Amino acid sequence: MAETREQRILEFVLQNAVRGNPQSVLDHIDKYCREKEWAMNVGDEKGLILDNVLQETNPSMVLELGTYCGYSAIRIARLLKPEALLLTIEMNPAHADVARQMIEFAGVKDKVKILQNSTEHIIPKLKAEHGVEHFDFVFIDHFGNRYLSDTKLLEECCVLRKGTVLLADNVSFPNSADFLEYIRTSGHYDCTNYPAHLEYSDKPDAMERAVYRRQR
Ligand SMILES: O=C(NCCCCCn1ccnc1)c1cc(-c2ccc(F)cc2)cc(O)c1O
Ligand SMILES: [Mg+2]
Repeated sequence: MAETREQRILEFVLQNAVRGNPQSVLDHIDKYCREKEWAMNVGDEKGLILDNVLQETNPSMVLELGTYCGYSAIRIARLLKPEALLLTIEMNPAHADVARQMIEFAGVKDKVKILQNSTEHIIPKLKAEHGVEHFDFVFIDHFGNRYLSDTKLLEECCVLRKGTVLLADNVSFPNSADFLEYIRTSGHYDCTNYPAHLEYSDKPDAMERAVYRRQR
């Protein structure tokens, strides 16, 4: 029996899902986390909202804050066009290690680059060290109390452009209230709220789309 929940999820996928098939990996993570052990993947209901907003955007460069086991990275990567790339930031080394194996098993490792450090450490280095010009799409799914500071950091580091789409998970929870207030009142974003439920649960949750207006 693997010692951490994340390792048990990975083990279930490696033993039951179809290698190289991203949908099979997503379905097995959802099955395990619904039937055996809850985990904080974006899940199937909110995952469909992510799919739809992502496909409307048709991005070339995507950033994710909070990789966890790689569920949303696989969800995003499976929909990216041939030359498109996803950079995903995870500060927890054990989670990053599980995600790396999950992403590789799903067959999408050529489209995903995992950066293992804190967001505030990496975001200022994206242009100089990772050749980023701008992101077309940013999925925000890390600590709610960092959503606002990291959004402002992305603005200051000039990696957003007019039309960049931010999509934030878990905005129904109190710890992202300052972020919601800012994107809805700053005048720099056009916002849309998507009511949903917490992954694998009937508790209310929501996602918020924020399209960056200011010329960069
Ligand atoms: O904490 C979450 N995510 C951040 C994980 C750590 C990010 C680490 N990191 C990566 C980069 N920089 C920092 C999260 C929590 C919950 C939740 C909801 C209800 C509940 F009762 C328990 C938990 C649901 C989610 O959907 C979540 O995403
Ligand atoms: Mg989340």
